[in-house]
Amino acid sequence: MPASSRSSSAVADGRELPRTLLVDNYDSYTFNLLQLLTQKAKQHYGIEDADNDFVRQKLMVIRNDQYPWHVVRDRILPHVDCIVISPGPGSPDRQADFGVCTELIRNAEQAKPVLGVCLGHQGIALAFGARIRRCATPVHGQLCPIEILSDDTGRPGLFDGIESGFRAVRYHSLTVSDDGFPHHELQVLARAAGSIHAFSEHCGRFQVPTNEIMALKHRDRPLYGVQFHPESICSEYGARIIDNFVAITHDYARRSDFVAHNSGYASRIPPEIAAMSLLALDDRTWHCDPSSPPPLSQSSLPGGCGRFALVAESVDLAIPGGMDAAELGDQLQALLYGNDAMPLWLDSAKSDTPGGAVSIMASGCGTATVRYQLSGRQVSVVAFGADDGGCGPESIYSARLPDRDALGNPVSFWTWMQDVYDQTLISPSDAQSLRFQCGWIGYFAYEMKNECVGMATNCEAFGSHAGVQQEPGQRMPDAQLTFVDRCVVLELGREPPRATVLALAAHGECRRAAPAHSWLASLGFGSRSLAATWVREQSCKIRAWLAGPRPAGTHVSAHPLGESSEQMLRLRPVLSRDEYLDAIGRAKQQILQGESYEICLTNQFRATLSDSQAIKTSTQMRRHYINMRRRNPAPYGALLWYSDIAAGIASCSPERFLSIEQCGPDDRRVEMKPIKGTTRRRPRPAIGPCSEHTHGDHSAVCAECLRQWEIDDSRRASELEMDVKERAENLMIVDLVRHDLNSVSNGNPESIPRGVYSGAIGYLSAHGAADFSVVIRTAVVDHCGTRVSVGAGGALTTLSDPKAEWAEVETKLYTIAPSLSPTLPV
Ligand SMILES: C=C(O[C@@H]1C=C(C(=O)O)C=C[C@H]1O)C(=O)O
Ligand SMILES: NC(=O)CC[C@H](N)C(=O)O
Repeated sequence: MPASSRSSSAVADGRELPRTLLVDNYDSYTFNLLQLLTQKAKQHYGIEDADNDFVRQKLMVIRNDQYPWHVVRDRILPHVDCIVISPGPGSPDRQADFGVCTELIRNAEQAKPVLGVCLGHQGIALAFGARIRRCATPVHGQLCPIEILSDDTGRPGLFDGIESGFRAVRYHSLTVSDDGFPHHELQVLARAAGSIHAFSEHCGRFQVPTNEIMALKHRDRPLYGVQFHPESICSEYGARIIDNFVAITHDYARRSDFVAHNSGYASRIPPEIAAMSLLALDDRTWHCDPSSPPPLSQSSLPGGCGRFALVAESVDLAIPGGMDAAELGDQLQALLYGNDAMPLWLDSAKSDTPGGAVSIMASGCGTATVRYQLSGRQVSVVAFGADDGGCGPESIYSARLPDRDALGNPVSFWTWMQDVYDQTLISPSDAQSLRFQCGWIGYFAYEMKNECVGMATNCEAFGSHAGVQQEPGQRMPDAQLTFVDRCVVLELGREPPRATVLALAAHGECRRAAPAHSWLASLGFGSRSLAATWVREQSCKIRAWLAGPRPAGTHVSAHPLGESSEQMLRLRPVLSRDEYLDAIGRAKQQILQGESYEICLTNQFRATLSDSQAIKTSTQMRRHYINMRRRNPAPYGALLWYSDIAAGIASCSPERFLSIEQCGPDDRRVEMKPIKGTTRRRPRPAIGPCSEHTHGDHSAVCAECLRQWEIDDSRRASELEMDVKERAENLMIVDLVRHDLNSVSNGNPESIPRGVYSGAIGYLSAHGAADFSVVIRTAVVDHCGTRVSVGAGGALTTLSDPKAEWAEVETKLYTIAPSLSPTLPV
């Protein structure tokens, strides 16, 4: 039965789910609470699949400052039955942190059941005279037993059916004080038990007992607070607590004359009110202007018929003896693009990549690259000539993005690019079973997050004084995406490995030019036969190479970045060790004040290259990349070179940012796979004789050395796995990613301007899939080939030991620039 046809008193008799207002205090976990509430709704009505319309009739989400209090009170509150107040940064006594939540709690006339989580819980306590103080030991991402105190009222309670001692995750620096607690108005329902981990620079890690207030309720009004996070992935009984809150709401509705007083009471939120919810915004139009009404969507996904059609041919590759899969990728890329002026290579140099290693080889020559500069909102499209014609650039489009489109919708680079991307989709009937099928290859710099959530670039936080800002003009664009209309995709995970040559031809029936982006009409192969010819030529080249004699070994000599004598790159930290340690101190201070759960602090290491050292060509850049890749083969390798600005990226990232897989016409799988916790590994023993174990074979690894190395390696792995700080960091990032996937991705919670480092590199395939890595372990060349920058950093919590954090930065740097930290112990 649709929710709308239920009887108006259904809430009171328990058959109907209450309509819930979730107030977001700008927290990283709010959408995990929404997920709990949505799951409850789906279970209740037996709805399996996401039904957004249904959810929007039952749940609405607003930001704490989205509407003035009188609007919330007069327009929204009459249409909801209960309120959930989210966690959040800061303190509930600050209007800027808590917004309308204070009034929502105090509002006695229109009293509705309230569940406050963490900041929300603290806000309830504060409203009735309790004091909020700093915790003696802040707790972020630790599981803690919760002791339930008796609450025997004979009516539904928040912890009904839950055993005392259940374990829940805590993320807080502030707490409700026992000193001066207003026992006449509020009742403590639960306390922390056991002990938690702490860190001090004098004592290192240690454990302290904990017994802070973990839950409370108002004695007369239906106001409940929990200090822990029921929505965390590791909390027990999260769903049960929500069930109990629903039962409390039903009970309240039954006992009060609430239903009678709400004439016209209906079981769903009316559409005009639901339109005020954040859920009414979709990801195309997600923006950060809380005062304006939700914009209209103008989705323009093409129906079935794409502008381009795909032509493809596959070649099975027998791996030549003595060559591993990664080397095969290197050689094939050298064969096809080794002398290319603008190589674009997304390279799985490690065959255990989730989903099977795939290398994508393409060029920016003979096609167009979209560039975006955040400052000035400038989009430009540059077309490059074919490689043999010198690959000369020509500007074919340039515009400042308007703030709004003709319909009044906000315009961002994302909405602009979405329109362009939609016009390059291929017909589903053309799609192959390949992860990349032509499309767009490039990167988004870290600051592109400002383009989605409207955050100001936070240059001040931790170290702009030390020169973190960059000079305009010379630096890399904030985003570059090259339209790849021809490429070779190498699937290394297959047996035998397979290379597929792909090209986009103009689609016969759908040739009309799109008015907004007529420049797209000039791209791709004009006809299927031209595309087919190119595909054939490339396949023949690969077959001939397989059949013919190949040069032994690889074709480039080793000059590891920063290590070679000819190419002595003196990378210098932007923040010195002492400055970085200070910045760690300031970051930890922010966490102690309740402003953040976890901060990913980063530093940059830079070298200015003299004219003779400058990296001016793709060949030079390729050499650096190959050396990095040899030292540190990674699932997400990348080599991108932009010849006209002599700028490029060499990346050996181990970390997936986000992938979208097309599983069926309406079935897409989204994955984020963050890494937290990094440790140094000893190098794997090399092939050859070993003096220690009288192993003299030149063609094998010493078995004893290998055995010892394996033991050492798994010891390091399990130490990392069991470490309480690393586990907390992981838990936090998992909860954060769940929140992001439940809403829209809002970037990671880090805060220094970083450029390409910490951004994302990857592809948007023409069949609707995407895969992006997190840009770490990466060298960026800009300033016309005269500057190299490498970023490195790590996640910080209150358990972080500053010196260990600096060592972690050195470890990360060492993987790509070994000369910097030659004294590091192995
Ligand atoms: C910031 C970096 O890494 C981030 C932090 C990590 C950590 O704390 O272990 C691991 C991977 C990254 O998401 C970096 O490597 O520079
Ligand atoms: N998770 C939260 O809501 C945290 C609340 C508050 N900022 C604190 O640190 O205690």
